[in-house]
Amino acid sequence: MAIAQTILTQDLADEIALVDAKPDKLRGEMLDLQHAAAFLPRTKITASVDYDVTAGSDLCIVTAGARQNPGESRLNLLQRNVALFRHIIPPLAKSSPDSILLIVSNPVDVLTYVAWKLSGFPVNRVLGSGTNLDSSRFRFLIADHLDVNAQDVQAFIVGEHGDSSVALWSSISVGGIPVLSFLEKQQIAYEKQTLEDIHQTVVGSAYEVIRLKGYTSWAIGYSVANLARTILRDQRKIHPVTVLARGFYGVDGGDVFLSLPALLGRNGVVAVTNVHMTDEEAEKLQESAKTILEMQSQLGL
Ligand SMILES: NC(=O)C1=CN([C@@H]2O[C@H](COP(=O)(O)OP(=O)(O)OC[C@H]3O[C@@H](n4cnc5c(N)ncnc54)[C@H](O)[C@@H]3O)[C@@H](O)[C@H]2O)C=CC1
Ligand SMILES: CC(=O)C(=O)O
Repeated sequence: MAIAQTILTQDLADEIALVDAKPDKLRGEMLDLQHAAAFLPRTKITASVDYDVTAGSDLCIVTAGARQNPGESRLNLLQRNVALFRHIIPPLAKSSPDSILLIVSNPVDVLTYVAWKLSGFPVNRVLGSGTNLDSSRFRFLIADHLDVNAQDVQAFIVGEHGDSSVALWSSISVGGIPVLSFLEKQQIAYEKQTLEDIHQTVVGSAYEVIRLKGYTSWAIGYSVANLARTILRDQRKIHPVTVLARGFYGVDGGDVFLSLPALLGRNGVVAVTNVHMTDEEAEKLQESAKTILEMQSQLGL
């Protein structure tokens, strides 16, 4: 609902169709959004437990499924949410055979692979929200540390949207200035531990919010609306999102999906981009890929 409401307020769609398994909750959410019509751009809002309501969609955003209990890892949700995806993805893909599938449910990387398999869509039309959110958390923390605007911080978290994610310190820049080489040139001391602590705070972010308020919502709402804008408006912007990563940065061993900076547009994933990565960062990415592949191999898809 946070994603739907952010898309509405940002005037990104002519029509939004909501689907859920609980008809009363669904109708309640639909009416509550419709009642804001006088304050919003004109958007048709429909809802049904039947996937026919989504027919002919340009973009299908999948958020259904179990969420983490406090302290629970995302990967722990896998079996429950794969079972749901077997019911959700085939009718969704059948109703909108030309759409782009954007997966948000967790564990998002493995479920993006599952959605790709179950939909039969070409790989450019199936992606996951991945570390677009983690990278925003990362940029917020760096910006806070340096007391600058997060929009001026270019920084990527890649790999799993989860505990094995990788922070690409070597490519961070602020206002176009590479941060680490800037600090080194100015002989400003920085502790490797400070950098590690910032990454660990990113990894712990969702756990902390879930412990405090039970779930995460606003940041993922903005993160996915940001992806929807790039896709629906063909903005060809680069986002760290879950894509098929086989063959990039030494990732091999199978069809693994994880986050890499990718150029997005109206056709979905246009290209995976070539960012600078040190050998150590690439090794950590390959380790992250192994973690995801291990989970995928248990699925028999
Ligand atoms: N990738 C990311 O960064 C984020 C992912 N998530 C994930 O999104 C998922 C949903 O989280 P919340 O919205 O907080 O949970 P929620 O419990 O508020 O919503 C889940 C919805 O899925 C619906 N649902 C269950 N089975 C269904 C089915 N077969 N067909 C249609 N709808 C069905 C439920 O009725 C419920 O309304 C979780 O897996 C969570 O971990 C949440 C936040 C961020
Ligand atoms: C729940 C989740 O995956 C997040 O907020 O990062």
